Amino acid sequence: MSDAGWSEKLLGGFRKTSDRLSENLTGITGGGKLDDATLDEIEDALIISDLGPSAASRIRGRLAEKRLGAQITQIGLKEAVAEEIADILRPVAKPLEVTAFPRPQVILVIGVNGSGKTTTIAKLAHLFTEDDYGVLLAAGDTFRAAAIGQLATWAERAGVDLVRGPEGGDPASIVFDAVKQATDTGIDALIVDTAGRLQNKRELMDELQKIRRVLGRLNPEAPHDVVLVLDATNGQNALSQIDVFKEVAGVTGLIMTKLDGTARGGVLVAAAEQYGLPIHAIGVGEKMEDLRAFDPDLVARVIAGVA
Ligand SMILES: Nc1nc2c(ncn2[C@@H]2O[C@H](COP(=O)(O)OP(=O)(O)OP(=O)(O)O)[C@@H](O)[C@H]2O)c(=O)[nH]1
Repeated sequence: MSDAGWSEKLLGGFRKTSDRLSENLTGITGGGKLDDATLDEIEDALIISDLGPSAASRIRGRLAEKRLGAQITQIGLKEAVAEEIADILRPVAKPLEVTAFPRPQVILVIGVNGSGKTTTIAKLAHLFTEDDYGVLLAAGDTFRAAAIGQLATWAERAGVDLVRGPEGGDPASIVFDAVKQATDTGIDALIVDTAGRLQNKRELMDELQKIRRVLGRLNPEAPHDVVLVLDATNGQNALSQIDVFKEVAGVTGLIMTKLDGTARGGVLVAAAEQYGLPIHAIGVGEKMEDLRAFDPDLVARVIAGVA
């Protein structure tokens, strides 16, 4: 997809989020002057638009610092909010890069079932193969046969190989085989699917730790990335998943999916502000091309409704 095509897709995808924040900010100009009461209203508008109390309070503080008492128009306010959102997103917008030496770079992908994990793995594989990297997938979610089947279908679509085992098989042994295959065949990036059993923290933690031990024996640097996939439609619940997965899995970065078709995209800003974890990419659709690293300035303008 061209950059222009992607911008269009972003605009379309974020439309509901954008409309929501825009609507919530509309009418707030305090008679043209940015006073305390107006700032309170802005802060409330940001909170109810899912940006979270922390980002809302930071944005309020910055606006107060720079513009308290100044004349402000409706569009000027949205522009100012976009600039503050961009400030929050810039430090965390970091594409997932293949830099591991020796290869392969091992990327564990975690997240609850239904978050878009499988689709995201395929989309990442697609992004990497477009950059001419050799990619291998590992079906480490052996808990459900359907998960293995789905990943196999996506692997085929993305044109990459998949290492898989039987339903109920040992994920660590699949990962072991996958690393060996990746090393033998000169693969650059090995992307590992994992089970999303958040309900049973102990089991999940044990399983991930076993995968880590096996990986560590083959390459002390692995896994290089532990990427948590979050579904934006879950709003603030997506944020509590970060807390839990940070504790059980040592998350190194986030990918937020389903930013299309939800009014809750402000949660991207809340995640950036509250956790400061790198946000590698965003998903705005169900197709293979619908995931990309993002331009924080563009996304901020889209969210604030001035793009
Ligand atoms: N609209 C939209 N849908 C998405 C996006 N990413 C994934 N989906 C859809 O979300 C649903 C769940 O995606 P999966 O990739 O199967 O999610 P999973 O986390 O692997 O879930 P399980 O297969 O249940 O383990 C599918 O219908 C996907 O097409 C996205 O960015 N936007």
